[in-house]
Amino acid sequence: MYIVMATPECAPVAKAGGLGDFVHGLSRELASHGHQVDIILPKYDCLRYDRVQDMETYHSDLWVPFYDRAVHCDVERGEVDGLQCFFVDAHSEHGFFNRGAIYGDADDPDRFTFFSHAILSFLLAAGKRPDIIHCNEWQTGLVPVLLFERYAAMGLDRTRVCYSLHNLGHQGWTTPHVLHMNGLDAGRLMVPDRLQDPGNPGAVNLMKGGIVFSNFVTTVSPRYAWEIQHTEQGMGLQGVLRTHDRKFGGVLNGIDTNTWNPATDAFIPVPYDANHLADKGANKTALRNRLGLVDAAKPIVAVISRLDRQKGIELIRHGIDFSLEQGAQFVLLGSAQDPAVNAQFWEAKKVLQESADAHLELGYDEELSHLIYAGADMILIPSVYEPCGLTQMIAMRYGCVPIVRRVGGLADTVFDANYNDRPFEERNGYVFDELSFDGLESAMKRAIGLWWEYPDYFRQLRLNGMRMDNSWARPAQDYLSIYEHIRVR
Ligand SMILES: Nc1ncnc2c1ncn2[C@@H]1O[C@H](COP(=O)(O)OP(=O)(O)O[C@H]2O[C@H](CO)[C@@H](O)[C@H](O)[C@H]2O)[C@@H](O)[C@H]1O
Repeated sequence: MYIVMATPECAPVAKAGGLGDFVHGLSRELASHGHQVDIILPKYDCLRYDRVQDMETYHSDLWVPFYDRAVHCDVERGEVDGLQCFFVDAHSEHGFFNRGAIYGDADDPDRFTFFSHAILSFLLAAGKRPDIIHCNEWQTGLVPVLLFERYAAMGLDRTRVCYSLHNLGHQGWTTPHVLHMNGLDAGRLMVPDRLQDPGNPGAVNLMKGGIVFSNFVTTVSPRYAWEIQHTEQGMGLQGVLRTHDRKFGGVLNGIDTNTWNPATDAFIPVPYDANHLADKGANKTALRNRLGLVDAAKPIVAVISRLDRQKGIELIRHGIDFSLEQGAQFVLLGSAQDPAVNAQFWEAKKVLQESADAHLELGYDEELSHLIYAGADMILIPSVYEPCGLTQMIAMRYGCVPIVRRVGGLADTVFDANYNDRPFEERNGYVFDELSFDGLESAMKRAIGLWWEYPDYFRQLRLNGMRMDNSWARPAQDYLSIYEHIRVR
């Protein structure tokens, strides 16, 4: 099968969070089964060019419609971890992809609907006729709309769209100008059963457009699929998702087990696996040395996260104090887009400046994240909502025990050590329900207490997590079944 991944992110070249991992991991698994996978993403100025091999111009005469004119683009081809990637380089006066960051500008709806349009123009012009375009997030929500409204009639009539929702907190709310910009008929599309936002009749909702016009819609865990249809986690799209229930389902994400493998990880000083768990200790020492923490007989609690409201910022901050109170050390690697949240964490960092037991690293650092997974004993994920969550799965692979709130994909992957009807070998972490300091403390206390008092039992929990299969093997089969189900034969 020929599959095109339409995406604003792909690890490790353009990654702001879990979407980058999703595209990279799923694509590699699909390609390993012999399918042709092309990834199309913007040619950002902030791409990790050092991770792209053999970049060369592939198509130099692409003209993408933009209001009543067209913008000239080049498409470069390069390889990322053996995956074929196409990078759209737009030569417009807006510098759409030259902003020093992937997201965060007021004109993001213009930037990414332009990108969506460029994907279809490129496929058409380059004679590519994929069976499936797999779109992701609101940034590519306009692809199925443009395909249905315009590009099917121009030659892409055999292409079908699978659309994945990774986070309903960002739906691409904007004004109808993006429809004019892309040559679409606002009169036809700004109606309740098409792109009109359910809560604001004057607004375009790009994610809703993606849901309505795609052949199949997925989200990244079964539990989140239920939550967004039946609770306020749908953030206004509950009704739309229920209407389209017959083409909607949850597929639990996997992780790329080559990238995230403590036995072969080039970013950690001492490799280890479940049979050599004692070697994890040397990585703990290396982590302490790197971050200036004292080397003492204490557990390390870690957070690796985008510092977004979604992730439970207040509980993360409380987790710092509570870890120290319980005699543990605390390490945070976090990046905040919101200046207020950023300032809050810089303040906390200043307060902890002299501490030999806590370190906050503010920013994005892929290499350091590997060392933290390898060196820490526990990872804290107190999310307000969590579509899937990859950090708990990565942490478990590194023998780091997750402490999570029971929401979304966290509920589907972490099973409490004490309160669970599963057999012991399937229990792998600590879970709490209530979004409160008490809720958080109840789980942290049990986890840290176990580390201090029952080290053998704690070791067993680590091993249970390390032995779980969270690879892409099964989810990739689920996606292939979906592609088979919708493709034109
Ligand atoms: N400061 C930092 N430095 C280095 N690395 C960092 C980092 N902060 C985060 N990371 C890394 O980014 C990834 C985060 O993955 P998540 O799935 O937890 O989050 P995210 O909310 O971005 O993704 C959204 O999409 C994914 C994919 O579908 C869903 O799992 C998730 O629930 C949804 O919110 C992990 O690989 C983590 O190691």
